[in-house]
Amino acid sequence: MKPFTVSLLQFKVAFAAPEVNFQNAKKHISEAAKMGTDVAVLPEMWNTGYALDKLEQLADNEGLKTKSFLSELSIKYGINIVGGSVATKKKDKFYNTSYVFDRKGNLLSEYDKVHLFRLMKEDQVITAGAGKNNFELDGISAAGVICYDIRFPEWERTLMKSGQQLLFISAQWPKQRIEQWEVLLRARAIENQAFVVAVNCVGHSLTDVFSGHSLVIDPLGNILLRAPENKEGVFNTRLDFSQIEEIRGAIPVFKDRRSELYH
Ligand SMILES: NC(=O)CCC(=O)C(=O)O
Repeated sequence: MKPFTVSLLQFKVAFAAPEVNFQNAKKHISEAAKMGTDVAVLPEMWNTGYALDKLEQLADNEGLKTKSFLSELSIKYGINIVGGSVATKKKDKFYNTSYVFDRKGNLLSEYDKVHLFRLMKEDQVITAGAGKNNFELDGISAAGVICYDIRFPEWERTLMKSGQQLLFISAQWPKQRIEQWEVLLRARAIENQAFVVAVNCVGHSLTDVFSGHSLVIDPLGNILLRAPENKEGVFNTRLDFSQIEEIRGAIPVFKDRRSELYH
């Protein structure tokens, strides 16, 4: 399999300003496409930021605007897009929703964040999802989660235990816990023997500062790319999946699991 180029779109999410954010997302997606990316990956809640008390006015109704925006850009540039997540309103409830599109603009997956982050009061406004997020990009079996979800290794294992090779994470992870971000992500890569591609935003909300520090980690836990702090940009890495088989053969954790003991 030829190397697969991932582009991390570490951009500034303007608080409660969807129009600004759609423009900025478009600019970064077009930049990634010009660099020859295979997949562009966006951060969490990139349309509104954590403007939770303004979601009635700002959330994307049924995700229609985001879906047509991402679908059009994936067709225009012929690239896959892991669309981070956006605040949506579906029926009468708000969600933190991720959409994934293939190169032809087909929606591959829609995922509502499963674990809601109380420290940012997400649980008071957003409804938790209960569905999985697995999809294939150019024949690569992948999964995606959102930010706080990475603190629940049993969830990533659930999504990764059927041979998935690539885990995407989109986040608004505050600077003050950035060491934990890195440790958690390296552990998710090692235990699942898979590549981890994690995009954090820059910017700030009313209470938090986001410094970026987006990461690409290989299946042994080595850091292939650490995006600079506080810097907007498109950061690229090429992934070589040929090493995964050997790593899983040498230490076969998926074969050695004792799932009958795990309750
Ligand atoms: N947006 C989030 O889910 C933040 C999660 C976080 O900061 C954490 O420490 O966990």
